[in-house]
Amino acid sequence: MKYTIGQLIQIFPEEKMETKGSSPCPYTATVRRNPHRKARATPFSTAPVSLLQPSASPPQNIPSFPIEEILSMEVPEKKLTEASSENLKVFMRIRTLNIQRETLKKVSEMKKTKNTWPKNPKSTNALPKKLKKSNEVCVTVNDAHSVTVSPPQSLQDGKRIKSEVYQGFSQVFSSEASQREVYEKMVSPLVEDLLNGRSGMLAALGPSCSGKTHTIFGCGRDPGMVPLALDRILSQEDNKMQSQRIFYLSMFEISSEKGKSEKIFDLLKDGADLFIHQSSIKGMREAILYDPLQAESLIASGLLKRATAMTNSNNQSSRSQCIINIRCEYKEVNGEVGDNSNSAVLTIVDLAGAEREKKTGNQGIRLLESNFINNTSMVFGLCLRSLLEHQKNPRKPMRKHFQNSLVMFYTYEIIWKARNGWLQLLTVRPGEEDYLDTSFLLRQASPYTKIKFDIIEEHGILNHNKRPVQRTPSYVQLKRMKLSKNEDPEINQGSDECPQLLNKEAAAKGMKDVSLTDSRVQSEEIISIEANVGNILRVDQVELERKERNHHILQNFGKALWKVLKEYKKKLEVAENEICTLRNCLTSEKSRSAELENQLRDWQSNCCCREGKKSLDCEVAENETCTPRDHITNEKTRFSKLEYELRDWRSNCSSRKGILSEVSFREVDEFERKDLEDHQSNDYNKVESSTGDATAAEDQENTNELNAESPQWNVKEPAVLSGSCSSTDQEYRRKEESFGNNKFLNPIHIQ
Ligand SMILES: Nc1ncnc2c1ncn2[C@@H]1O[C@H](COP(=O)(O)OP(=O)(O)OP(=O)(O)O)[C@@H](O)[C@H]1O
Repeated sequence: MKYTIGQLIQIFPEEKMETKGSSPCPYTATVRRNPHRKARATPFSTAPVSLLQPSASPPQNIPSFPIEEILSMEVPEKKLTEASSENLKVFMRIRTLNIQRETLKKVSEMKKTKNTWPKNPKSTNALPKKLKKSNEVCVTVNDAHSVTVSPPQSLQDGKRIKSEVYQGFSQVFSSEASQREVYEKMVSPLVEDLLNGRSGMLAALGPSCSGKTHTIFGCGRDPGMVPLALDRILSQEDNKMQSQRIFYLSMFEISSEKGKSEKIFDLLKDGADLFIHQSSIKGMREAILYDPLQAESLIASGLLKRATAMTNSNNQSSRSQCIINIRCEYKEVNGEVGDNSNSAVLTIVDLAGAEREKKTGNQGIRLLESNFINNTSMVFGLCLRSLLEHQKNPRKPMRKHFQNSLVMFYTYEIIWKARNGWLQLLTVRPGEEDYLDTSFLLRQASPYTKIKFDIIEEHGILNHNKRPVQRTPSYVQLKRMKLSKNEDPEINQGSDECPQLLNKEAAAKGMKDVSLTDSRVQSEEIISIEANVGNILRVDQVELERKERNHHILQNFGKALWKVLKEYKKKLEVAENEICTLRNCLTSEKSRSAELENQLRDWQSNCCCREGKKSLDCEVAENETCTPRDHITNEKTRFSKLEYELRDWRSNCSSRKGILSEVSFREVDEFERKDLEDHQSNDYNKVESSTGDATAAEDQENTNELNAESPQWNVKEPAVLSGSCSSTDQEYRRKEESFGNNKFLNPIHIQ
């Protein structure tokens, strides 16, 4: 099947656009051999639009959602984490072994010489033997934060007990550590906190005769934590600061009453029984502190009143829990002392040491005391354990153990007040015979290092809010305070008696005489206040609630943000998956298009090969089996060849154009005819052959071109003109037509 250019252009109109310079043929009939086809999509665009949409922007250019960056932003969370990482600080002090020996020796000597109580022949006889035997220590310091407790040889042989390592202590003080060193590392930060308006608490726990009282109070030559703290607090006070704040001291003990109940005894001044009402101590007195010496004398007098007794393990064993409060209060602008809202308290608790009946040899009332002491130690341990358990599982009750002992009931509020300023001191005896006590204490207390304040605090306050303790409103308490100041006649009497009493007591103990000036003596007064502690705690509670609220708001905000980020992350993952799918699609489409291109190239090369061998007409005939696209390609090639020939012919004829533009075509015909006559040539075919078909075709083309360039020229249909033409003209036209047919162009005649 043969196709003319016009036919092919009609069949593939989109291809027609590519054949630039070829004018449409308005005079040929449009024969649509095949139904109109849509333009075939280019290989790259064959993929569905929806799929190809994202490929508009390369996937690698899509910036990833900065989730890491957002999550790494630590605005309030970092602060919370830092605060929550604050653990209970547990210190450990090992007392000197030699002192222990000396103490035990002293006790045994005293019992031999004096008719001292208790008389327990078994235990007294046993002591000297043990003293001779034991030279080993059961506790060795590994580093500043850990110790190893090794069982004595006798226990190792029989029971297969192994050494235990306890670590995580804030600081381990060896038996060589001095009081000053302990103070600097342990109590000094608390004192500085107090001076800066923050509360704190130190509690000493350990078996009897392990050095708790010694560490807390010390002795005249070797002052302990309390005297050193008071010295720091009061000696550093310059005049300016003194005029701004006042320090108060309160000291009381909690002991057993015939082994049945607990009683609170005020150790300041004349001493009086106190009682706890709604977590506040009624009738407790506070002494205003002026200088270290006066403070020391107050402490000394308080210690003299403290319940102590001689046991087989300690010649002056504490029989009560002693609590000391050093309170700092800021004065108001007008010089008056304000309420307790701006006061800070440093609480120091010296617990009585747990005892073993075997060692102490206690009997009767001492045994009852011993039971009370051991019970308090046990409750103390249980309270700390409950904090730990509550921290792990908030459903577990926290407060119940705190109600089993008065000292713990009192310290419960102080714990929340002191919060991060709560230090726990463990004192141990290093002797071989003390292995069981030491091991028991460390096993019980070493988990305390994991207690975190903020977690407990949060839950503690929440629980507290569920069942709020009924308290007296602060303004009522203030009123009571004022009334008690003015009305209590005991205060004034007491203030007069106090220095004499102190001097007497100090003289009796061989301590340094307290030389107080008269003015100081007069001004020294011990103020009775009601519900003092409760009032302080209430104000702190409000502040805590406010902080807790802020904390919750921030926490909720953080949670919401976290949720949003999670959602975004999910969306991002979905989008990334989609991108991956699209990438795969794109790759497959590219490979497919490459295949198609290769195929096309193969076809084209096949066609070109054939084209070289055969003529154009034959090629069309032979390529019937080819696709219409191949036909177009072939036709394009042919057409370009023809165009090239035409361009050559035009360039040859360009010189003639000037002449032809001036004269009419009829004149040209006549001129040619005359020329023919002059050469007496009748055979037109001969003339044509001599001049060549090409010349005639060139002339014709030239004429056509001129005609196209000059639209005013008349162009008529050959059918209309055929009648009026001469025979020579007709022949000439026939030649032109034959030339036109050769070129696949429609004949155009010029009149
Ligand atoms: N580190 C030490 N340096 C010098 N002496 C010490 C040390 N530790 C304790 N002592 C002495 O040991 C004796 C007993 O100490 P202390 O009374 O402090 O023990 P305790 O743990 O308070 O006992 P308890 O619980 O029975 O009251 C005291 O005479 C004390 O002076």
